[in-house]
Amino acid sequence: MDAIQVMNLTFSYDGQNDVIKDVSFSIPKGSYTTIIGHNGSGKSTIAKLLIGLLPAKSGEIRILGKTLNEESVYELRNHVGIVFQNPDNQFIGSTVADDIAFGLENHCVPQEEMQAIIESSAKKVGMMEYLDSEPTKLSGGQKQRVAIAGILAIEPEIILFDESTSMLDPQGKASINAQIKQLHTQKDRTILSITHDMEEVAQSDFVIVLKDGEVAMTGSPMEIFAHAKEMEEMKLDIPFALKFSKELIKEKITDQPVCTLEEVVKQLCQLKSTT
Ligand SMILES: Nc1ncnc2c1ncn2[C@@H]1O[C@H](COP(=O)(O)OP(=O)(O)OP(=O)(O)O)[C@@H](O)[C@H]1O
Repeated sequence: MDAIQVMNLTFSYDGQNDVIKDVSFSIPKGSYTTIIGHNGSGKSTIAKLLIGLLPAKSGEIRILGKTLNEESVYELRNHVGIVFQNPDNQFIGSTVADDIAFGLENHCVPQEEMQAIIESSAKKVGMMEYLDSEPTKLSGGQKQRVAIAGILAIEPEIILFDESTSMLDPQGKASINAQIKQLHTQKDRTILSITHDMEEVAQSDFVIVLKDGEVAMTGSPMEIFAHAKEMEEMKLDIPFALKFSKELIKEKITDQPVCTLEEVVKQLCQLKSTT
């Protein structure tokens, strides 16, 4: 079954100019999909449509097979967790621990299990020593970490990340991406991540490229990155590992392009063992 189905979705903020234009895509359950696109291509608008924060002008969204509408929206939100780029409006608790606890209470997690879950999710995002801090007094990156901890604690079936690691330093980003990947592989959660981070895109199963409110391309990361000209026209980069891999091919060291560092290392290790 598909976790998310978007069919001929159109949306306009002012009732006249469509910023999402007849968009259709399906996201299989348990997959890790990334959405990329230039600034203003409609990525965040799609995220808001998917959780019913904005009403579609036409078209249909199905979450876990159920049509998203005014009646189903609250029930469906129990299955979908979202972390926004700017989590300021998402905090409810007066401390980091309270905030994570609030999500757990909403999901009816027994009181006696809460403390352990709060601590383990805060630890995963490197925020253990901030459990008693006020979320509003944290830095942008720390706020993003707390918002992600809230999601890691609940582990909803579908998780939407809207540029939710954009304020993290490179190491923080890599470590959170590893946590997200783990949630996907070990817990079989469906991940949909809006991102500018091409290293993250390389790690995903499937990529949707938006251009001016339309789906410009879909495919595996390698299929998308193969469209170098279109990517450049949309001002989208390719991952460092793929650039490196292309240099290795130019130097006739390897012959297959790959887009993650792990794959480059694997190729080089295989070469070493055969020489
Ligand atoms: N609240 C709003 N009111 C009116 N227009 C809006 C609003 N929010 C976004 N837009 C417009 O809708 C279009 C899509 O914006 P959106 O924020 O979805 O793009 P995005 O791909 O997420 O961009 P970015 O990468 O810069 O975050 C843009 O043309 C933007 O100007």
